[in-house]
Amino acid sequence: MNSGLLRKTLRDQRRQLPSSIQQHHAKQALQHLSDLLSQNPAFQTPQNIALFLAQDGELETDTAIQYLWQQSEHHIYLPVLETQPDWHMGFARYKPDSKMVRNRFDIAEPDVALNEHLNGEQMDWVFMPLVGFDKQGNRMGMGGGYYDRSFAFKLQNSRENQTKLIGWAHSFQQVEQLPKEPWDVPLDGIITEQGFTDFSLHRQ
Ligand SMILES: Nc1nc2c(c(=O)[nH]1)N(C=O)[C@@H](CNc1ccc(C(=O)N[C@@H](CCC(=O)O)C(=O)O)cc1)CN2
Ligand SMILES: Nc1ncnc2c1ncn2[C@@H]1O[C@H](COP(=O)(O)OP(=O)(O)OP(=O)(O)O)[C@@H](O)[C@H]1O
Repeated sequence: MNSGLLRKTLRDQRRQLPSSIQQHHAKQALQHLSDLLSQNPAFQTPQNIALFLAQDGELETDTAIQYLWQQSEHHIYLPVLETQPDWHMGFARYKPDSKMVRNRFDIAEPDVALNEHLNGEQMDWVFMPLVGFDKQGNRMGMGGGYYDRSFAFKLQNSRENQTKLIGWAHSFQQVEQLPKEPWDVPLDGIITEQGFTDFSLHRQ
């Protein structure tokens, strides 16, 4: 299957998920997230955590965001689309009382001035939306290249930087193998309703 058709097939499947199953998955995924925060020594306590607002059948993030807001040691961020110097994402602080605006894809973003946006390197953990993933941690997104451009620094100095990229998805979004492009930034781990997988253990 070519990657355009694979993307469409996976998106159709994601969108058709009944909301009862969606909610069940989100609840289980949150349990794995809270276990990861309390147990995993390889993943130090993150201060800055980026999530996203789910759309189009993506694994819900609302309850996870509510949970993290209650843990006062974390600051929560959402991606905001920026166009200079290229099309990439900045990250804006997200609080319960944030004023929101809709971006070009009709996804809500915090209405925060450009000079207050942080960049990807300033995030400790980033939960990533995705269309598909494989067991090596390769990710297929919506095809805009936003995450790849925003985290391209990971391909240069992966040993020094601390930013952990963690997929947040339904387990049925896993496929046997995704084609790997030179610009693709792999995931360090993934959380699905079935648990947390640490890809960095299996990679040089
Ligand atoms: N929830 C969520 N937020 C996210 C992403 C995402 O994948 N999920 N992104 C990850 O990169 C960025 C936005 N990237 C996107 C890239 C393409 C389309 C897209 O093709 N959407 C429509 C077309 C809508 C239009 O053109 O107006 C589509 O459903 O076909 C959407 C988001 C930032 N925020
Ligand atoms: N680091 C980069 N520098 C220049 N162009 C890039 C870079 N990363 C991605 N691109 C461009 O973005 C396009 C889309 O990439 P890709 O299909 O991997 O996106 P995606 O990861 O599925 O999307 P998204 O991250 O928005 O969910 C590619 O065709 C490529 O031209």
